[in-house]
Amino acid sequence: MTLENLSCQKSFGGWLKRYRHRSRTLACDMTFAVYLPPQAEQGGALPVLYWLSGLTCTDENFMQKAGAQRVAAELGLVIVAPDTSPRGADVPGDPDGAWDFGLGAGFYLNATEAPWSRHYRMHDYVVEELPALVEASFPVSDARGISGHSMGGHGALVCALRNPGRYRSVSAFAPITNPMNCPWGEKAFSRYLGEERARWREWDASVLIADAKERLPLLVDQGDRDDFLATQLKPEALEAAARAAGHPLTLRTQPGYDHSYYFIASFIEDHLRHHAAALAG
Ligand SMILES: N[C@@H](CCC(=O)N[C@@H](CSC=O)C(=O)NCC(=O)O)C(=O)O
Repeated sequence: MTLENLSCQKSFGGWLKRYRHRSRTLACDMTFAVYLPPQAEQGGALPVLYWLSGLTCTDENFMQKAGAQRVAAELGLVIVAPDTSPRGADVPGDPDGAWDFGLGAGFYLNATEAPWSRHYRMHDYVVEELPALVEASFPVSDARGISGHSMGGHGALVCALRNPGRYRSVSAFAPITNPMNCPWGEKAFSRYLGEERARWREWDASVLIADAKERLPLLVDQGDRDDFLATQLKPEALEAAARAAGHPLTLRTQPGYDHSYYFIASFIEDHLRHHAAALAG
């Protein structure tokens, strides 16, 4: 596996780097960002937090806007941010050029329907191929946490719920909680997975939680001034599903906050400390 370094910036004593590589899973070139705290130069293997961004994002949004590097440097936490979909000239996007499907909107699932199924396999990329690459290339351990925002917050929940033992910690900011029952999810799932709604259930966090094989505690922050709250995100669906399943959920409603990275930047420190504590064990 060859990694091509695209950029390198010193940040809080560590290094923010971007890489391109050929993805077998996605059948295209992919770019990801990694923050290596200062402890990465001292030997030893560090825990890793995988961050999944939301609709329209690339690997760059989180690293540029969340302000995570200072605390990650203090905690000795590596952060890896992949892109949000496959990319490239032969990767199909939304036929209408919309921003909520296709490029930048891979929904962290494995598509089953043509033409999407050839490239749109972000679940396997994020859960398997990327960690294998990261663990072979950087001084990291197999202590993995996962977090994300909106589409990526849901992706983090689903990656953890579908893969018991793979992650030691999980959290989300303003996640889509029940994509089977919101416009973003219905549009994406009907195309990526086909019209048969029964097949959508294996990619919906509020459904998966009922039969989860592992009860990893969920930390979720949600702003109450989020424009997408009532129509797309519906935290009450996750809350009800967690309660019914007896799954530990800390759902914090943050007054006055919207859906933006200003919200994420306000609470990222709490999430990083939550992950670092779990990953240290
Ligand atoms: N059309 C708008 C809205 C897109 C948007 O709000 N994207 C969010 C994620 S939404 C759910 O997955 C986002 O993170 N945007 C990037 C950012 O840096 O804020 C648009 O194109 O901005």
